[in-house]
Amino acid sequence: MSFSQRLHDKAQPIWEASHNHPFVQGIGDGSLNLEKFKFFMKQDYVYLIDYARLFALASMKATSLEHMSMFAKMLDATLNVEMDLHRQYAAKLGISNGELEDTQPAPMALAYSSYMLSVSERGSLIDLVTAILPCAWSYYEIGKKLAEIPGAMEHEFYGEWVTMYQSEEFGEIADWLIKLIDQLAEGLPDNELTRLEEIFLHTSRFEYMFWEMSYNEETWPAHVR
Ligand SMILES: Cc1ncc(CO)c(N)n1
Repeated sequence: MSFSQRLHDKAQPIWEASHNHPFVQGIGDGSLNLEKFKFFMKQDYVYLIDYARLFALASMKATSLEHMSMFAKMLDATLNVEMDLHRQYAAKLGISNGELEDTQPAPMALAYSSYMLSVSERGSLIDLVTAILPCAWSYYEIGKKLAEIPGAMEHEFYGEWVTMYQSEEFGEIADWLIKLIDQLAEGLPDNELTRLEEIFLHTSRFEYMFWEMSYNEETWPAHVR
């Protein structure tokens, strides 16, 4: 079994919980309260700023020009394609780019980004790839599953979100990271693979908590904001 398959199997119950989360199901069937989606898009925007930084760090840690260049492409795709979707949604909702950028990260969003940055700054390239893989891979899986729901991609508001994350372009990022992690894991001892597995499970759990945070619009208590 490949290391990526081992990771996927181990994290499956967590990913299943994310897919079945009412926030995700609400995007698929169009029933999600728009205020919750607005909260999510603002939090996700600031999350993506740090996520993009991780691709820049990955390019720095990469040892081949081919990998450096691929991470640079992912940096560009995150900053100028994926975040553009957020800016378009925000504009429709009367939220300016400045407001998006000034969003105060909610506790769980800050914890997730800080965990990924900490693991990635301290570790090697495979630590970083392991930490960021659930982000791209689970969203691609969720996008493809939601796209199977009749009308999900045509929904007047959530259709663009589903269309984006089920797209081949988005899936190429996940597919390339999956191939890379299997390359980087070649020959590593099992105790090292088990250590990396825990990182993958942590960011898979954070993915679930990001849906939970968005559904409950969790922010800092008013008196400590
Ligand atoms: C929280 C989160 N996870 C994954 C993705 C996919 O890029 C995203 N946009 N936001």
